[in-house]
Amino acid sequence: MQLSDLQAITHEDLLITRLGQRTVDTPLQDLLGNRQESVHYVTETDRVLVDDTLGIAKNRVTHTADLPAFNPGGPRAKLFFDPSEVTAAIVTCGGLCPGLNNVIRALVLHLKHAYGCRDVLGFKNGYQGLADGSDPVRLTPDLVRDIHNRGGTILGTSRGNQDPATMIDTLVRHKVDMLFVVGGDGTLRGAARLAAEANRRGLPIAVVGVPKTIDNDIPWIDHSFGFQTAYARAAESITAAHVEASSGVNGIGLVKLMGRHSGFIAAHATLVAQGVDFTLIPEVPFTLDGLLAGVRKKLADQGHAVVVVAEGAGQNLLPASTATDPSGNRKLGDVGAFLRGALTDGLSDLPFSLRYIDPGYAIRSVPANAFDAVYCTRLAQAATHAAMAGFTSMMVGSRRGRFINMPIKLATATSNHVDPYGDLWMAVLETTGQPLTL
Ligand SMILES: Nc1ncnc2c1ncn2[C@@H]1O[C@H](COP(=O)(O)OP(=O)(O)O)[C@@H](O)[C@H]1O
Ligand SMILES: O=P(O)(O)OC[C@H]1O[C@](O)(COP(=O)(O)O)[C@@H](O)[C@@H]1O
Ligand SMILES: [Mg+2]
Repeated sequence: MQLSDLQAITHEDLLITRLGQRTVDTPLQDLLGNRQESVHYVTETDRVLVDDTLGIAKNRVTHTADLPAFNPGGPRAKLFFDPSEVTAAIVTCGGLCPGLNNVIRALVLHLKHAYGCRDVLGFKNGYQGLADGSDPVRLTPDLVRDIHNRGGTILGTSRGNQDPATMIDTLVRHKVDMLFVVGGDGTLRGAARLAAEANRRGLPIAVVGVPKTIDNDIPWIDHSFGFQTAYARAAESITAAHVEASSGVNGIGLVKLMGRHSGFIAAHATLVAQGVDFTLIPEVPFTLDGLLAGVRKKLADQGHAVVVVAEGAGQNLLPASTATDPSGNRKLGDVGAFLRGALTDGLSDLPFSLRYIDPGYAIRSVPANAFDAVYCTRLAQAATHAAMAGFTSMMVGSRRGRFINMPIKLATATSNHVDPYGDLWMAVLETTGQPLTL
């Protein structure tokens, strides 16, 4: 997120689409009755400020009459839907991510137990299950009881475009009132098209997103769910590489981590594991000569070197490709294999041993850790509250620790990247000791 993104935001960007008037009393009245405004809770009429520094906020006041702010997440006293008549549905899309089953479980339990919804359906295999005529599964509290301890998604997932009109036909056929889409940037773009198609037909179907991705590339929110679990697992591979490298003669540990266009996993895993000498991310270009000289110096100074590379880093050094995956995401060149070859060739005058570790899918197929488990539950509850209120084409998330409702349009307008001039990258540079540019 750049300052220019913040400055470009308008009040219009922050407005949540509503299906209609809210006239139904919430069944959560007992829970809500005694709540008082505090630093932990704002009522639905309050707003969560976009900015968090006085300088930026003041600057904005000179330009606008009001401070731009997000619609706060949380339960509403009056609902658009009558929960006892609601059929809800869930779909999980895109790459796997720790916590998918936690979100499914929390959605089902919250919808059924807190709100007393009639039915919760699960469409199988991502958007494909909304388009291929297959029957959804009926999700009951019994069915989802133990799923939060497992990685993956019990609903299955997929990549690949589907026709929004066909998917809306499916929702209509199954009398779905609200659809929870659990996915990343691509999924959210698909969700916006679904909401637009429902709106075009005058159908009161709420489409609410829950931000999933290990890459943490969804903007405006503190982080997506699953990200922390993924980088914790990635750090274990770095530690292994460090042990191997520091136990060999001129040992080099090379670790490739996921992260297509955003280097958050590599940056955070570096800070967790420590002992990394060079962290390479998509946002910060490097040269092969710079890296080779750096590794050579580390071997001379300390007898080993550890390099962590995000999969999207150094793509300019690899043959260009226009190939895409079924969702339209560009297929990347294998920077890990490239660096393994380049280090082996470039240091051939030295005795050294190179150990290459690519944990690959292992970092995203694990169950959610404690932190993500809490976040998944709270996101699912926030999503349920939002859908019941009749909000649509929106995503839930936490921003500076507060839950917010955000238009999908805003969530997909930009991407979250490691800021090469920001605190996180500075912390990485301070930890690795690598030069500003390689
Ligand atoms: N621009 C888009 N419009 C509509 N659907 C999209 C768009 N981009 C991706 N999708 C669909 O969303 C689903 C997940 O997208 P993908 O990019 O694979 O994962 P993620 O949601 O994790 O980014 C796929 O079924 C894909 O076809
Ligand atoms: O091989 P797959 O399953 O297509 O996914 C690989 C990609 O999925 C990710 O793990 C996450 O991407 P999404 O959040 O877009 O699904 C990337 O880090 C990685 O490049
Ligand atoms: Mg994506």
